[in-house]
Amino acid sequence: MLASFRFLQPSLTGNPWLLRLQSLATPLLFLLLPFPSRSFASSEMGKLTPLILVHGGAGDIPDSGVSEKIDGVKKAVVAGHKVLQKTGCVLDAIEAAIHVMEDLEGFNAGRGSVLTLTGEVEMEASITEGKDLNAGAVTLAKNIRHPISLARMVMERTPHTFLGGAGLEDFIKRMDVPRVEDDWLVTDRAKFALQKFIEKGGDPTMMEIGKRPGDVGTVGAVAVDACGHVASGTSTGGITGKYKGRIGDTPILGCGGYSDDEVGAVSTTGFGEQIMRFNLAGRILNHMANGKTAQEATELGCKGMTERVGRSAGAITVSNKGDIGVSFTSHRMAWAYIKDGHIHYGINQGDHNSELLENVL
Ligand SMILES: NC(=O)C[C@H](N)C(=O)O
Repeated sequence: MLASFRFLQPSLTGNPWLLRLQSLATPLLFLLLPFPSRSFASSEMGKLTPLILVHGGAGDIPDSGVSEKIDGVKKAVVAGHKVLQKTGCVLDAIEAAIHVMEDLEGFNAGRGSVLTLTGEVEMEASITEGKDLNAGAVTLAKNIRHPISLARMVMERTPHTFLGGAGLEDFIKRMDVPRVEDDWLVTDRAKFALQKFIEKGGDPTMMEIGKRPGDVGTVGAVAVDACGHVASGTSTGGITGKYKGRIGDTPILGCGGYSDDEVGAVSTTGFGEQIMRFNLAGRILNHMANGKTAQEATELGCKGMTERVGRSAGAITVSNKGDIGVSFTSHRMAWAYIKDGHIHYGINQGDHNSELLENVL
């Protein structure tokens, strides 16, 4: 199967016109580099302690949902941390952490995804890797348990970066990815949220995420390994009452997430239309490339978006040196990371709790 996908990659060798185009395009690519280029030697990085940081979605999480969200992000970060310690691979760690939240119905990703106006689940995900600026993304994914893994498969097993719709269906079939039934994916909470949305009517992009129970919980993770290689992943059901076929920020590179080993990695959450228009993940990394710390850059990005285009957002960031940024302009966002034998977590503005990891395991 793999071989047949590789076979699909067009060959540039031998075609003089394509070779000419390639030689013209190479200098152009340098002009398009997103961040100011810094010379970067991995020896400069020294040995870092690998780290994973997760979020469980920005929004107006009701008091009744707080403990479920905190438990979920803690579970997710522990799963990701264990994989990171075992394999040292940032992509494996991110996938493992996101799998946990995609399976929990308290999060708007995988099982528990919110519904379109037509009552369907259309999921989106992206995964990005800072070493080679590699990435994979999927949109309008249906009846899939782990959209984040599908995004990784697009990155690793196709010549493309982004698949959606009918082409994604073909890919799922060719790759023999197991399907899950709507009965499993669609939860009562998601149905209730849609019912409330329809009763009230209006614009799905206007009401604060979380005002309808079951609404909040896009999930994401960022990680750095011992050599300063970074990666990010984000997975979502989108927003309640969205049009069928609506594509949000989550699978769009530089919006729902981005990674560059020269700077760091970001995963975002919040109002997708505004995040896309503002290019939130890319802007946060640009702030870091211009000398801001991960925390300063994440705050500047989220606040900057809310001030400039309105609505709320949240983001988690890790730098290539293992510095952390967590910020949100929504009422709440659950987050967690593990460092120096402690699990650190929070959900309210200004929260920072920590517990001994051995008490959580
Ligand atoms: N809750 C979210 O983060 C929603 C997601 N950003 C979207 O608009 O699709």
